[in-house]
Parts: sequence; C-alpha cells; structure tokens
Amino acid sequence: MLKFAANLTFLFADRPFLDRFAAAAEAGFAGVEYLFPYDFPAADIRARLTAHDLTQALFNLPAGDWAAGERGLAALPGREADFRAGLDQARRYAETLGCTRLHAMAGIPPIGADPELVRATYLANIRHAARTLAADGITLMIEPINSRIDMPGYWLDSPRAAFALLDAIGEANVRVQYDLYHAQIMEGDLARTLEYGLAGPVPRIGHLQVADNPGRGEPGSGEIAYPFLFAILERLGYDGWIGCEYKPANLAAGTEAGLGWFAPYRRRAG
Ligand SMILES: O=C(O)C(=O)[C@H](O)CO
Ligand SMILES: [Mg+2]
Repeated sequence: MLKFAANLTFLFADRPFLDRFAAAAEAGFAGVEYLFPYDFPAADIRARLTAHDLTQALFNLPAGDWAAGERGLAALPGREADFRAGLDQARRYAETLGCTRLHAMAGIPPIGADPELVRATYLANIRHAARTLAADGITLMIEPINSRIDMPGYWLDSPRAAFALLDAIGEANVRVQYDLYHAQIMEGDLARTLEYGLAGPVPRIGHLQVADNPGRGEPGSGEIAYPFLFAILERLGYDGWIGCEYKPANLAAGTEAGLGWFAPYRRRAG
C-alpha cells in the first residue's frame, strides 16, 4: 500500500496552518510534510500530529530569507554559519516531531560566484549535516528543483546531477528527494529513473513528491502518467513516503475537490 503525505504548505492552504493537520487526516492522508515549521512551537505541531494519528514525513532546514528570494543555504559560500545554525534548529524540531527525513535546499548562488567554490561549499555543508544527523537516525535529502520555471538559478536542478552528487558526498544517510514534477521539466524518463533510484544496486531515492506538469496541479491534471508510475512503485514495493506537493487547481472549491485521483490510495478509518 503506497503511503501519501499531504504537503501542508501547498494543500488545505485555505485555513490556518495548524488546522491543516485535521483536514489532511480527514481526507485520508497518513502523513504530512511542509516546507518549514519554524513559525510555530514544535510542541503545538506535535500535538496536532498525535491528535490526528499523522506521521511527520519530512520538512526543510531553514532556507535563508525566503521573502528576499533566498532558496537555501547549502551552496552559498560565506553562509556556513547560518547553515549550521539552521541545522541545529531543524534537529530540535525533528526530535519533537519524530521526523526522520530532512531536506537541505542548495540555494541560488550569487551571479559570478566561483563554480568550484560553490561546489566545495555545498559538499562540505552537506557532509557536515549528514554526519551530524546520522547520530539522530535522520536521512538527509537533496532535491533537484527545476531552474526553468520555478527557481531560476537554483544550483541543484537536475536528477542526474543529484545522483552523481551522492557519490561525491560519500555519506550513507544522504538520498535524493525525487520530485517528479521538477524531474519531468528537467529530464523526463521518470519510470526508468524510479527503477534506477529505488531498485538499482545502490538505493538512491529516499523520498518522492508529486505534482503534474505543466502548472504543478493535481496528479491527472497534466502530462505525467501517474497511475502508471504508482503501479511501478507498488511493484517495486516502495514503502517510503510520497509527498503531495501540488497547487490545487480550484482554490475556491478547496483541496478536497481535487482529490479524486487519491481515492484508491486514501487511508481508511479503522
Ligand atoms: O519546491 C519543492 O519542490 C520542494 O520540495 C522544496 O521543499 C522547496 O520548496
Ligand atoms: Mg519538491
């Protein structure tokens, strides 16, 4: 049985953040994820998880000044102290929330930054984070995010580059967060990449996220054959999480109106 997590930054966003947990459980999700928990006390989030029997599947390390356009710190030379402070904060939240996956966003390096220095900074930060998190039993995720539509200039933008980075990083508790929406934009070849990342000689994918393309809407709203891909995941026995990180198409009708695709996979009461 595939396990789906509602991304509460994207789904049920017509209500206050802490009320989205109840909505996700009511809709049949077994887990939740979101970009950042840091505006809320960890204990308040923990209470919602417990009340609604939800697993915290994933969240991100602090990613810098989001409003100012920052999208992560790992590949930003000179920001190592901020990266490490964010790592400490994320660890404290993860402990309270019982979360065993954290995503470190790479960031958008300044124009003209030395590419070798950027890469060296990224490798050093990710290695440090991985070694620190290993002691907590946490897997660190690196996610290729498309630089064509959503995040121009984002440093880690192709699955191929992310898979190669795993070898360069060389830490056992680092995996790729394979977001099929971003991957479809940058590379395609989704089915074969899932087979490679989940059933190849070395496991390389540690978390999945879904949305359709174009538009980042519900599965089924675009060109990606999700029922076909979900059948592959079932055949492979994928027992990790699938984060639903899409923009509900009909905001007025709410997230629930677009959950038809989810009916075969929802958690049943009892
Ligand atoms: O944008 C995405 O796809 C993500 O998963 C990241 O967490 C950053 O938004
Ligand atoms: Mg994603």
